[in-house]
Amino acid sequence: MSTQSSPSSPSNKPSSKKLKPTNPSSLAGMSAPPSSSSITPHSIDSFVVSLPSSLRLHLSSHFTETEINRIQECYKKAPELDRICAEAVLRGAAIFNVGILSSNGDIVKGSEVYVWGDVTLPGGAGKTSSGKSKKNNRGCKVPLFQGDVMYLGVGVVEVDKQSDFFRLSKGTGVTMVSLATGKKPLSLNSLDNTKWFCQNLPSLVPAYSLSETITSDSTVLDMCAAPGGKTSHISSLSKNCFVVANDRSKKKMTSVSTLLKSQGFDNVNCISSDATKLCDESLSSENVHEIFSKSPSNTSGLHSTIKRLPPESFTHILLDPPCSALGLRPRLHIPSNDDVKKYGVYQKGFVDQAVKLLKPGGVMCYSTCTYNPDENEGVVKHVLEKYEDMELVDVGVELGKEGIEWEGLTEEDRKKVRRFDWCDAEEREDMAGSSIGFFVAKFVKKA
Ligand SMILES: C[S@@+](CC[C@H](N)C(=O)[O-])C[C@H]1O[C@@H](n2cnc3c(N)ncnc32)[C@H](O)[C@@H]1O
Repeated sequence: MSTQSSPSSPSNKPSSKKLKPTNPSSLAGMSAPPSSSSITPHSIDSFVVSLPSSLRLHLSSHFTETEINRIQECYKKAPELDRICAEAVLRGAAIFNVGILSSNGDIVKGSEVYVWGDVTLPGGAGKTSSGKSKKNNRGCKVPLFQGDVMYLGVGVVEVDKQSDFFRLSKGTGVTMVSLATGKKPLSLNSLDNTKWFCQNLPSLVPAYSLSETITSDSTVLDMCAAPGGKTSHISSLSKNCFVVANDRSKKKMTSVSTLLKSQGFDNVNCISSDATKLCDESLSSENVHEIFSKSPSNTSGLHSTIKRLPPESFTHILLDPPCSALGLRPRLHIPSNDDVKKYGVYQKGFVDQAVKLLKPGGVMCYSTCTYNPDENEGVVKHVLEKYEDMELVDVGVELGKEGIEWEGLTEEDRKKVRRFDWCDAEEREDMAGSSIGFFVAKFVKKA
């Protein structure tokens, strides 16, 4: 037998040592019951084929007969998405046909479907029961609900028939109407991206901070630019300066060039090169404007003959290199520790090039979308130890928090960087902290 006493009774108050809330809102959350419960059938196949009468009876006290049939019908029609598509859907994206790996049932335009995400592999494509990559077998009949799948929510079919999911390489296959997370999907698909660019709040900090000292005479390099979010932000804040945007992927850079032109930023010069080899110290420090005017852009909008650039060419550099992206949310796959460890080393190669390409007196902003300190504070420490002429300066934006203690980074230096860490309960209380995990540091090369 159990007794229940009033929670407000002082004698029953839990001792503060035993239950110490990290913040008031988490205690409020702990004292409320969950807003939903789940039941899991032991075999989903039998659930789809025939709803057991006991369950039907139970559901009938909550739903009408029509609603129960609809639930069952929805399970019968179930597209399964690759992981990257599934993550985008949880952020409110529509489902493009190319993201659909498989589907069962009688799919017709306008029908409601239950959408599932395959969360097996980093690249997104799970494996079929025969062990083959599903991505390569897109559209083939694979048993649903096998391996690691996750229920995403209810959608409405936009194509005429099921085979169109796999036949069409473009277009929307399913539009989500409700998400399993309970959040209303915020779809930004119809936003005109010639006028808007959808970015998380912390991602705005690097370009904002860098642009503080950009003038029309500045030469700005965005070393890893695709898909172009930060390049377009720099350009919108400082339209008249000379900008070079680079990404190793030619395909991605062609899209960036098209996007920037559509946004009216004609001052951006696009190249596609490996940023870890971008600086060629044998080239004389020629005026960077001249280098670009001598080799005009091709039909894809790229200055394709320019692969390397002379040292000390830029007054401002934005370095947003590839990272472990642990801060991106939602993430349905967490990379292994070994994979994560490699990034801190890889990023130092980008930083070394940035330092060479920066003019004395120039400014460099370094950012990542991860909270892994090896890729953040560790890289800052690397720059300060290796380059006497590089000085860490305040990012100058009142968002996020100071850096963490790592590899002996001093308290003074930790205060200069900005860290956004949504794993930190306190951080989650403010809008920037509850966004994605992110990190920004700013350096000046002494003149
Ligand atoms: C974090 S993303 C950049 C995001 C971009 N700054 C933005 O705000 O839209 C990293 C980019 O680095 C590119 N990348 C990866 N390795 C590279 C390399 N060796 N040289 C240049 N770019 C590289 C990837 O193609 C990817 O587009």
